[in-house]
Amino acid sequence: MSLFGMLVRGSRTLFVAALLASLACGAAGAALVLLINRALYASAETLPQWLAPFAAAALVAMLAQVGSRTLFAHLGQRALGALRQVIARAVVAAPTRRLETVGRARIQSMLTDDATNVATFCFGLPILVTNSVVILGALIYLATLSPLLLLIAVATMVLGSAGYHLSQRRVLRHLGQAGRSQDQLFGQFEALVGGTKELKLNSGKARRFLDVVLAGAVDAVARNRSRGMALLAIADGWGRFLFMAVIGVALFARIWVVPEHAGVVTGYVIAFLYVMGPLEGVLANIPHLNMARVALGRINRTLAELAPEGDGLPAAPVPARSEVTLALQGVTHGYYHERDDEVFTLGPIDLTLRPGEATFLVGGNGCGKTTLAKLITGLYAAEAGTIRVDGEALAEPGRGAYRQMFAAVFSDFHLFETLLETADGSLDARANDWLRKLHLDHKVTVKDGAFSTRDLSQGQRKRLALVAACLEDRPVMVFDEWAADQDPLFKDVFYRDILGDLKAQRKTLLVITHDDRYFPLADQLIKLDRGQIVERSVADPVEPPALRVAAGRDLSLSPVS
Ligand SMILES: Nc1ncnc2c1ncn2[C@@H]1O[C@H](COP(=O)(O)OP(=O)(O)OP(=O)(O)O)[C@@H](O)[C@H]1O
Repeated sequence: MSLFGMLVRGSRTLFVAALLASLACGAAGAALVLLINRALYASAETLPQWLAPFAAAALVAMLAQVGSRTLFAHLGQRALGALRQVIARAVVAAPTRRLETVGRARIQSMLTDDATNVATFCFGLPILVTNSVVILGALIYLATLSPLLLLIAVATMVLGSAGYHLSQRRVLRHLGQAGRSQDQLFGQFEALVGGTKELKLNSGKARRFLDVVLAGAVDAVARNRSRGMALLAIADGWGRFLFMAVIGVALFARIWVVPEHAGVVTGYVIAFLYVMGPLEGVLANIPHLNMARVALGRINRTLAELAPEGDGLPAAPVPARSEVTLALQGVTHGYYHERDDEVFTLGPIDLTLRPGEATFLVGGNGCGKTTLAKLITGLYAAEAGTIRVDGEALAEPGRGAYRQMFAAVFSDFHLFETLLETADGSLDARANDWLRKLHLDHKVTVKDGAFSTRDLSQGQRKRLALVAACLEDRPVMVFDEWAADQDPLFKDVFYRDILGDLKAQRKTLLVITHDDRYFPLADQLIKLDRGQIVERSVADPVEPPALRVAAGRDLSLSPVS
């Protein structure tokens, strides 16, 4: 993706119109330089003939400027919107593991600061184009006045831009560093918003966070940006100094170089002074151009890191299955922990999940339950082994479609404002039915697919997430410690009624839980320890609630009252 491509994307005609308007504005500006000079030296009789061209050029300059700025502002907004869409789609299509590695802060900073920097450049583009044309026009005019003076002017501009080029690499390095610091700053913003309660309860902690952690992150961004800007300011000052030097040469050339052409020198100085404004416009926009280049470079690199390998969203809707048997054979997944140079390995796992059955996945913190759930749901790719769907081995490129078989409530679930389901006329009724089952009908209603409120307790919000998952009506459902923050009464409703209902609907259920009181309700109980299945029990087919040990040691089960 290039800056130019971002602007032109989907609106070539508009871009050409904006460019033409900028060129017209620049040409009218250059014509004004010529006309002012002609009018200045015109005799009283010839002066009126310059009035109409002057007025016309001024009018064209004004109209073209309004047109080009409006069109480029529109293009800039469109480019910003398109860029954010591209990033959002890449995020949704990216493999979960890559998203976790890239981190939320970098994605946030890409969607906000980086995207805005790219758009800011779009607003500055008409100024760059228009002013460049004015400068070019003025140079042509200077050539007609005196080729020697033009040569001096061009040599000055080359020297001036050499200053920019020399500082460019260091400027880009500082701006790139500022971008990386900005990712860390966004991480601290998240901590600030998410940790307000902890900070309010401990003023010492709040001060250290504000004065050391946050201030450090703010400083790092400011320091790098300031260094970049200071280098640009030096290059800018150098350019301006050379500009004045040229005017000085022209003024004093009257004495040495072209003593007999005082009028030429005056015209030259006036043209040069007129060009000063456009030149400042160009110089002022160069930092934006640099920041946009750095921002777009960061966006491109992050998108490349996120790029899916045939694992994106399925293009077409995936045909629904009513019931599914999943079998994992020798499936593994590892996390490399750089700091300790250690790998946490889950598996190899052999496991079968059947329709109408609830498999409880249990074990201590950090033993790999959520990782296994992410593998089963296709959020993580298996590094080894096979997953079979109704006996058929899953091919890696089919993982996007495979994931569509699942509805899940993870422990770090997100509750969207609306259900995001296709409205079929019965959606609200079905949703309100579930709200009744989950004892939430007195608090929340669903109208036009949207919850009336999400301002609820954590346990109640989790119930809403369960409503959303059940409405998806997928053949496999995963609950990651769903009942952990439910009251004892509702735990009972969940394990007995809701799971019972879903089993009766022939759903394949995976329930991650620490509620040992309800273990005997499982049809299959799997215990993990350090990434390995250490115990496995299955329900007695004659007396379903009781579990018998299928492998390994017996699980300590408390009776269900
Ligand atoms: N995003 C991650 N990056 C690196 N390592 C991770 C990541 N998530 C988990 N791990 C590692 O994998 C191990 C298993 O984590 P997992 O979340 O699967 O455990 P869990 O059994 O679900 O724990 P809990 O009961 O606390 O939710 C952890 O001990 C940790 O070392």
